[in-house]
Amino acid sequence: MGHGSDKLILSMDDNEEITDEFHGVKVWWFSSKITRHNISFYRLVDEDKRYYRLRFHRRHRALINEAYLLFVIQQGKAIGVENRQRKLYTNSSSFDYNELKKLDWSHVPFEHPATFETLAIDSQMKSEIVKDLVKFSKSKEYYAKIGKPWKRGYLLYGPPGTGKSTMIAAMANLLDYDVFDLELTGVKDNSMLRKLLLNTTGKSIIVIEDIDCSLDLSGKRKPGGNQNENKEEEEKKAAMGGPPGKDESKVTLSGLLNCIDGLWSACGGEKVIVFTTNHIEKLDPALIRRGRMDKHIELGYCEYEGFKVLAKNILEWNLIICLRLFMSCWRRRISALLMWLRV
Ligand SMILES: Nc1ncnc2c1ncn2[C@@H]1O[C@H](COP(=O)(O)OP(=O)(O)OP(=O)(O)O)[C@@H](O)[C@H]1O
Repeated sequence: MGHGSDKLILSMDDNEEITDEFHGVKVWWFSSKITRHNISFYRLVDEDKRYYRLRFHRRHRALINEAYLLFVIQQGKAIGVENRQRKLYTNSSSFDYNELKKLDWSHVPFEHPATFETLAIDSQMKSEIVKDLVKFSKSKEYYAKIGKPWKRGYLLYGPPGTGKSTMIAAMANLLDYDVFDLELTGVKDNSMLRKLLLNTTGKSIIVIEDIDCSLDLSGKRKPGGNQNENKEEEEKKAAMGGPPGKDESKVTLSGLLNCIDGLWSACGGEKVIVFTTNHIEKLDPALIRRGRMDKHIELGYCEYEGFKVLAKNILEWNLIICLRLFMSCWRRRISALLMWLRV
């Protein structure tokens, strides 16, 4: 079984041969290994390199080279994606003792149980979001056709505790994506931000929570003011407050915009970018304009539709307990009545 998965994984043993058929053509896969003797830390270490040999008739060479091998690679990738355990990444750095290097992202298994069924929001809004996400995940050709990177931005806003983080978990569970929770205050500068985003994988949701609190992204630009004025203001601020502290993040609004939307954003496959905020009015319009944040979703306090979902989620379980209590009460009453009758 795969780690954290309930699916069975079959593999080939050394020196085993299996037969496959593709468009009526038979091929044979043979697994083997080469053992190399390496010297590491003054010790002789045996290292096995496993490989597969593929055998087929030479008249099928074109079919195998052009179609079959591509098919095998695509199937392998699809099975890998299906069997993988999804992860929740965070940019607090960690150290990989196997590879002896510092990692930009550390991760834990993603196990949040939220789904769109359990999310207490307006049902029409819910089905719209689900439709939009599913459509996005199947639109590789569409994005290629219109010449846009395969990514979609969501802005979730509303008062605290109204389900923004829960919706992100539901999105990840719906699409079967990993989640990269980006803590902007821990990012040193724009090039570090670029590096982090380049190290994210496809099929992922990149989340910046409470973006209004992460950095003073709004203060870098004044509504109606020009860039020179803003620069002067920044310089004045720096002069008054002295140079930025050692640990202070130097990520700028333009750095963030470039990473989300610039040339770098096209690397690494399909991505959903989600910002959450309690104060949409504090955000720079450039950051949340349509096209960058394609969908703006307001999550407010629970209304009738949402309450119905919550009641269903919680009371379905409680109903069984109520029924049991009810039954046990009646059982006791009936036995008391019988005792009384006997007396
Ligand atoms: N619409 C909702 N449907 C289901 N559960 C909800 C909903 N809104 C809030 N909750 C529950 O309330 C708790 C807080 O929700 P959550 O953390 O998602 O809110 P938030 O909007 O991200 O809050 P904050 O802005 O403070 O980060 C969670 O335990 C979640 O289960």
